[in-house]
Amino acid sequence: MVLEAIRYQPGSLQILNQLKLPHQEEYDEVRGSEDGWHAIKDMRTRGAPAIAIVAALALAVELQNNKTSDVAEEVKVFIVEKLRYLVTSRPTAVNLADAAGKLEKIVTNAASKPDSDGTAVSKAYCDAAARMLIDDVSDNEAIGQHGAEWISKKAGGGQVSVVTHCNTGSLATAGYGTALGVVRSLHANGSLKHAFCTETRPYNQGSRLTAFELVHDKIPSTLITDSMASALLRLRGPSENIAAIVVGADRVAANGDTANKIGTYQLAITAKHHGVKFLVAAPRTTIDLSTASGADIVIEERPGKEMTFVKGPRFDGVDLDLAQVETVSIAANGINVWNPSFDVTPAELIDGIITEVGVVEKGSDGKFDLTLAMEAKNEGVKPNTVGGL
Ligand SMILES: CSC[C@H]1O[C@H](OP(=O)(O)O)[C@H](O)[C@@H]1O
Repeated sequence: MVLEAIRYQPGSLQILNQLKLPHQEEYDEVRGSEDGWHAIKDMRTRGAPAIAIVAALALAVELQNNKTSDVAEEVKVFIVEKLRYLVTSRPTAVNLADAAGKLEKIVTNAASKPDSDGTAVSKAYCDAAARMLIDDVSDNEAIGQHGAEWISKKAGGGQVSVVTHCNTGSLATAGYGTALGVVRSLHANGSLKHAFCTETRPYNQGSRLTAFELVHDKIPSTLITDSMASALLRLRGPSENIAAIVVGADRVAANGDTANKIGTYQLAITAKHHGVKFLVAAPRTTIDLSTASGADIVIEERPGKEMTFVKGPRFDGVDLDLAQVETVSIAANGINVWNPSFDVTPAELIDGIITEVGVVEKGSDGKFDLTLAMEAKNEGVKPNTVGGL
C-alpha cells in the first residue's frame, strides 16, 4: 500500500501523524494555517522539506475554503501575515522560511498586476504551493541518483554499505527522500550491500520512521543505537564495506557548515576518524547563503519531556496491544534536561553536499563554493521508479 506523509487536493490537506508511527497510520486534517502551525510544532509532521510544504499547503486550503477579499492587495497582505506566522513554528530548518519568502514574492508580483484581484492572487499562491509537492519529489530523485553515483564511483564500484541518521525519507519530504533517497537509489542500482540506520534519540526518527521505510521497501538494513556508529565502523566497517555516512540537513550555511538532527556531528567525527566519506544530502531549498556559518544557525531546543518519557503500545511479552498506548518515564525525577533538536557539523568534516544538480565538493582551497550549485540549471534525472512510499 502506498503511504504518503502529505495528502493534498484543492480544499483538503491531510498529514500522516508521525507521532503514532510505526504502529498506527492515522491522518490528521489540516484545515488552515493554525492547524498547520500546531502540526509542525508538535512534530506530527516533520522533516525540513515536509514542514515547508505542509505550511504552504495549510494556507492554501485556508484560502480555498474561506471567502477572501476581492481586492488583490488585501489578499496579498493576508497571505504574507499568515506565512510569517507559519515560519515561527520551528526555527532551524531553512526550507520553511525559504518557501515563505518565495511565496511572498509570487503573491506580491500577482498583486502588482494592473488587472489583478483577490481571486488571482489566491490562485497564484495555491498553484505555487501545490507545485512544491511535485518539485520536491523530482529533486529528491535527482539527489538520490547523484549521491548513489558519487558513492559508487568513490568506492570503485561494487556493493557498498552506508550509515544514515534520523529520517530523511518519504516521511520527511514529499516523497523518495534526501539521504534515504540516496539509499533507495543505491538499492535500485544494485549497489547497496546494507543500510544501517541509527535510532536517533529522543524522537526516534530512525527506529520509528526510517526503519519503517526500509522495511516497507525491503531494503537490507539494520537498526543501531546512536552510540554504536563508531563501534560499527571499527568492528564491521571493512567486512560490511561501509563507504559513507549519509545524512540530511535542516540548514546548510554559506560555508557548508550544516545543521542537522542532534547526533550528526559525532557521526562526522567518527567518519573522519575511520576514513569513511561523510555526505550531506539536501535540496537547494536547504542551502542558506544568507547565513555565513554554523555559528549563526538558531538551534531549536525542545521540551525535556520529549527525552524523559517514551510512548508506545503495551507489549505483553508476545504481542503489541495497539489499543493500549502508554507513556512511561525513563529518567530520574528532578534531573535537569537539555534537549537541542539539532547540532552543527563543520564543513571541514563534510566530504560532499549532494544536491539535485549534483554533488558539491570542496575546491583546492578546501572550502565549499555553494553559489555554483545555487546558480546551476536543474536538469533532474530519469525518475527512479524503485522505492518510495
Ligand atoms: C530531509 S529531512 C531533513 C532533516 O529534518 C529532520 O529534523 P526533524 O525530524 O526534527 O524535522 C532531520 O534533522 C533531518 O535530517
